[in-house]
Amino acid sequence: MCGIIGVVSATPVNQLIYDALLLLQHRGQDATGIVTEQDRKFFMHKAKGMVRDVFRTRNMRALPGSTGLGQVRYPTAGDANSEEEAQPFYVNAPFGIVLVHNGNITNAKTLRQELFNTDHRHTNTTSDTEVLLNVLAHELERKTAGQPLTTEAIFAAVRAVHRRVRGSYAVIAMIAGYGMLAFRDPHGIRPLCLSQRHADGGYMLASESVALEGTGYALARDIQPGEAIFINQQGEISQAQCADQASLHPCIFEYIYLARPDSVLDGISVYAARLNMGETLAQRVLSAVPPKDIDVVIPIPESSRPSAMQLAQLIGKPYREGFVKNRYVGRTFIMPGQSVRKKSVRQKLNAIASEFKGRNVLLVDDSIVRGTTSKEIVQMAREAGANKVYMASAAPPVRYPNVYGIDMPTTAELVAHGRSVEEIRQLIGCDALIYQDVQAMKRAVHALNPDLDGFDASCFDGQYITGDITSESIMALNEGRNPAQPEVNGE
Ligand SMILES: N[C@@H]1O[C@H](COP(=O)(O)O)[C@@H](O)[C@H]1O
Ligand SMILES: N[C@@H](CCC(=O)O)C(=O)O
Ligand SMILES: O=P(O)(O)OP(=O)(O)O
Ligand SMILES: [Mg+2]
Repeated sequence: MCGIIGVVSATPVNQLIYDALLLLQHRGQDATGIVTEQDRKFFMHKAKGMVRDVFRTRNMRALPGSTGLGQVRYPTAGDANSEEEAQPFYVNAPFGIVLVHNGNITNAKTLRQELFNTDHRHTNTTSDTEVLLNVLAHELERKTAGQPLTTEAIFAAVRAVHRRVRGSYAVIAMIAGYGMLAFRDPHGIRPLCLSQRHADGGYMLASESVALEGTGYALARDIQPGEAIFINQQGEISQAQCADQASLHPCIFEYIYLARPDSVLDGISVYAARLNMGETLAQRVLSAVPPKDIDVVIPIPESSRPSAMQLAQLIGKPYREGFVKNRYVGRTFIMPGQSVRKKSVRQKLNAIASEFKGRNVLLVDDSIVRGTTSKEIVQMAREAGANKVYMASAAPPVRYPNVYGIDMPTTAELVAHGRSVEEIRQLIGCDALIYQDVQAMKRAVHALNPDLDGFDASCFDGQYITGDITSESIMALNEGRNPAQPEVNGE
């Protein structure tokens, strides 16, 4: 999962892209980059680190031009430590193309071989994004065949990309001297939205609506699954459906955890989705623990707050802030490597002892994945003097690896894999453990936009929406990952 931005404007875009990236920082903390274009020349700065650290004044000054792209990276393929694999990626032919990508290409290994053997293209990293860019470049080359670029040729190239590439991809690219291209995979797994035309005639594309709103742009619509948009340098926009078969199945984990609650993705408010999940979770809590045995409901900040709040109201118990989050520590789940994630939970959260002392507390988190957070916070609640510690998760047990851009690639690391809820409860050390139900979760979110065809909820139900995922392909995807996987759960 990453955050991506694209802007076509009439005025310089460097500061605007920086501001938009800051609003997407929660989608990726490992690396960031911006590329701008002026007079057919690209200017790029990318490095490992957060937005505020990577772009100094001198770097910003070196990003002229009124069109540009930006990315914040949460690595899900290749080498998380490599500066080279930070985005944007660049190829010099045809025309010169730069590209940013959110998602995960599941047939990258096969495509890399095809690129070398048949297309005679060289890739120099283990990044799946570099593979995707080279497939696009190759198809653009074929569709133009030495002629000037037309919108029809661009859409034909995207059509060919959809036929060759598997997995999840929300993409924004710039073609030097021509304009900006954006497209979304045929299932719309990762989000991408388009702004209304700005007063200066420009447009912004972004992973989440919060990036538009926060920079003075208004949300127009989501890019449809399989659809491509091209905005030329005059600000004229064209669009086409480029997938043979498209269906809208966004990743449900966006609503559970990944996206900001103030974003609206595919017509669904993330905040409203979290409230609804809290509502259905409340019913499960009531059937598992008698209400008289619960004194307070305490969220695990940040992402669980709306669900916990709604749950507390429905079971008629006070909602209290028992853990304070250190605002200077980033999101722990998207940090690379288990040891840093484990250490960061204690750095990030501290208990207010008076909220726990002698009470029966119901802790609510948005999800339990490796069990890193819940194990620590149950212990912290006990250390703070809690009487009984119950734990509820607004998402169902995560039992299957994710291959579409959430970094949980192996079953071995998932606390719920191969364990019953009772076994997980013992491992986490709480007095009762209540999980959301898979169908109830889907219904709760779907109710907010019945036009959706469904969700990719593969990490909960093992149904991979692209239909081509096997245990062998999952193993192949993990080859060459750095930090190396698997990391064993519950330890
Ligand atoms: N997904 C996010 O990371 C935590 C659960 O993961 P884990 O600590 O069980 O791996 C939760 O706090 C949630 O916000
Ligand atoms: N797979 C790409 C994009 C990350 C993502 O969006 O999941 C990378 O690792 O850089
Ligand atoms: O819940 P959050 O958003 O605070 O993130 P994390 O749990 O990954 O620290
Ligand atoms: Mg959390």
